[in-house]
Amino acid sequence: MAYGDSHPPANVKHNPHVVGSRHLTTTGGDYDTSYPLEVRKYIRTYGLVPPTVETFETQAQRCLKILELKQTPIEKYQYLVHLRATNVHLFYRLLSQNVKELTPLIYTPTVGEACQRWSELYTQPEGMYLSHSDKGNLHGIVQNWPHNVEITVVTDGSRILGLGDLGINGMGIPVGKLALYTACAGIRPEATLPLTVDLGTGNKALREDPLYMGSRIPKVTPEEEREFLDELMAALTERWPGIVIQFEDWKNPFPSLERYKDTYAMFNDDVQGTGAVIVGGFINAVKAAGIPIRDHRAVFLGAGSAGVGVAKQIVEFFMKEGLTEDEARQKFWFVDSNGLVTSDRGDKLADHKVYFQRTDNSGKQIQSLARLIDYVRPTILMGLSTIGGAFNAEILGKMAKLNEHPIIFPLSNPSSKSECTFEEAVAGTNGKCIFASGSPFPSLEWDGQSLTPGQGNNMYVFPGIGLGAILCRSVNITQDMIYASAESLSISLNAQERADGWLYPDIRRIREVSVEVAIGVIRAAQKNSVDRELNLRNLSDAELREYVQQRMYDPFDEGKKILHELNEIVGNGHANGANGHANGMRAAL
Ligand SMILES: NC(=O)C1=CN([C@@H]2O[C@H](COP(=O)(O)OP(=O)(O)OC[C@H]3O[C@@H](n4cnc5c(N)ncnc54)[C@H](OP(=O)(O)O)[C@@H]3O)[C@@H](O)[C@H]2O)C=CC1
Ligand SMILES: CC(=O)C(=O)O
Ligand SMILES: [Mg+2]
Repeated sequence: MAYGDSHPPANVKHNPHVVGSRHLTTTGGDYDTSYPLEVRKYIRTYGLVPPTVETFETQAQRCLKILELKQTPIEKYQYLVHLRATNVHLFYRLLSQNVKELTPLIYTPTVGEACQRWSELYTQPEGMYLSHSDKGNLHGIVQNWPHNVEITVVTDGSRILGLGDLGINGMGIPVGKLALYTACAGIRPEATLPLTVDLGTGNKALREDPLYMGSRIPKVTPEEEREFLDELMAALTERWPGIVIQFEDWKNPFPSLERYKDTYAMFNDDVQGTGAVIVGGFINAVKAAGIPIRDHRAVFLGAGSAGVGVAKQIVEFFMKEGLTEDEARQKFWFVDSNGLVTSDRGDKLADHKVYFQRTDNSGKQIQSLARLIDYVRPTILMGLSTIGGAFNAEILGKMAKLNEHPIIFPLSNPSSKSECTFEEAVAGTNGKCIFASGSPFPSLEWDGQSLTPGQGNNMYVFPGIGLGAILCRSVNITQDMIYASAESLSISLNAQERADGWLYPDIRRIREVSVEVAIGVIRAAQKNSVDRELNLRNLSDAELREYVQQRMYDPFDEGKKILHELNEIVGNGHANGANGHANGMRAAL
C-alpha cells in the first residue's frame, strides 16, 4: 500500500487563497479580525467575520478575558490549543507578549495534566503518530506531512515529565516543546513537527482504557525499538535532509543517543539540554555561594537520565575550573530508589550510573537522604527523582545548618513532583537558599524582601540549540555545542538580574537569550567543523547576531508581512486578475 510519495502529497491543499495570479502565504488565521476589509474581500472572508477591523491590543484583550473566564488551567490550555489551531499568528503574538503568564499553561505544569487526560480531551490532530505496526512503511508515511520541516521533537511517551509512562498521550510534550521553539527561538510554526512513536506502553491501565488511541500492546523490546528508530531516522532525514531531531521524555534515552549522535543532527533534551541549563544556572549559583569549587559536594536525589546528564555536565564545568576528572567525579553522591549508588550495593547498576558509583563507603549502605546529608555534608542538593516533597523541612534545615547559602535545586516536573516548593525552600533554610526549580513558582516576600525563584528548565537552552543547529546546518550536535549553550546562558544575565542575584535571565527575555545561545552553538559547531553554512564563519559576532535575528519568525512581522503582501496585490491591480475573485466579490457587495 502506498502511504504517500509526493512533496507535498497531491491530496493536501495548502494556502488555498489565490488572488489574481498570486498565492497568499497564510498558515492559519484567515479569519483574523485584524485583516483590513480589502483583504477580507480578496480572500473571501468578507462577511464571515464581524465587521470591525481590530488592533492586536483589542484582540489580546479579548483573548486574555476569555482565559480569565476559564476556571481551571486545563480549560485555559484547551482554549490556547483552539486559538493556535484557528489563528496561529495571533496565538504566538499573545504568547510572546505574555510568555511568563502563558508558558505554565502550554508547558509545565499544565501540559502534564493535558497528557494525563489526552485520551479524554483529544479534539484534533497536532502532529504525527507512527506505530510499530507501520514499520517498513515509515518512508512513505512521513510524506503525508504537508509542510517542510526544520525540527522535530520525538517521544515514545514512556517517561512524560515525572508522570511515568503515558504512551501516545505524551504527544502534549512534543507539541508544547515545539510551541516554545516558535515562541522562544523564532522557528516558523509550520517548520516544526511534533512526533510520537507508538511503540506500545507499559501502562496497563491505559491499554485497558476504552478511550486510549494508541496500540494496546506492551512496550516493544529494545531490539524492536532500535530497528524501528533506525528506519525512522533514515526516513526523516531522507524527506528533510537538514532536519534537527530532538529526543524527549524517553524512559531509557541512552541507547538512541549513543547510536545516532554521530550520524544525525540529533540530541537528547533530558540528558543534554537539562545538563546544559543546570550548568548555566549552576555557574552563577557557585559564584553566589562564595565557596571555592574544590570545596563543593553534591547530593543528587535521582540517578536517571536527567540526574546523570546534569552531573556529567557539571563534571565538565569543574574540569574547566581546574579539577581533574577524578576529582570532579568524586564530588557527587547519587541516591536512587535503592539508596546510595555504590559499587557494592548488591544489585546490578544500570550502565549510566556506573560512572558515579561510590567506592569509598566502606561497606556502609546509606538508605535515607537525611543520613546521607549528615555523612556527605553537601553544599549542593539536586532533585531529579520525581518524588514530590522529598526535600522536607528536616532535609532543608540540615542544608541550612551546614551552609551559609545552600544550593537547592528541586528540578522534577511538573510542580506536583517538585522535591520542594520555593516557599518551603525559603522557609526551611530561613531565606538562605540559592534556588532553582524545574517548574515555575511565584515570587514571595521574606523578611521585607521580594525573592524570585530561578526556573532551571531546559526551555532556556533547547530552543537556542535547535535554532543554532538549523541556521548553521550542522551535521551533528556535538558535546561542545551543548556546553556552549550552557556558557552562553550563564553570561546572558543583564546587569539588573546580576545585581538581584538571579541565576537565570527573566523569562520575558527568552528570545534574546535564545539568540545568544544560538550564537554560542554556531561558533562551537564551526570549531568542530560540523557546520555546513560556511558563510557564517566569516561573520563577526555582531553580524552573526543580526543574521540570527533576521531569520527568526516574528508573529508581529508575520501579520504585517501578510497584510503587506495582500495590499501589494491589491495595489498592483491584481484585483481584476485571472480568476476574477475581486470582480465576483465586488459584485456580491
Ligand atoms: N528541570 C528540567 O529541565 C528537567 C526536569 N526533569 C525531571 O526530572 C525528573 C527525572 O527525570 P529522568 O531522570 O529523565 O527520569 P528517570 O526515570 O530516568 O529517573 C528518575 C530517578 O529517580 C529515582 N527515584 C525514583 N524514586 C525514588 C525514590 N523514592 N528515592 C530516590 N530516588 C528515586 C529513580 O531511581 P531508579 O534509577 O532506581 O529507578 C531514577 O534514578 C522528572 O520529574 C523530569 O520531569 C527532566 C528533564 C529536564
Ligand atoms: C523539562 C523536561 O524536559 C522534563 O521535565 O522532562
Ligand atoms: Mg523532558
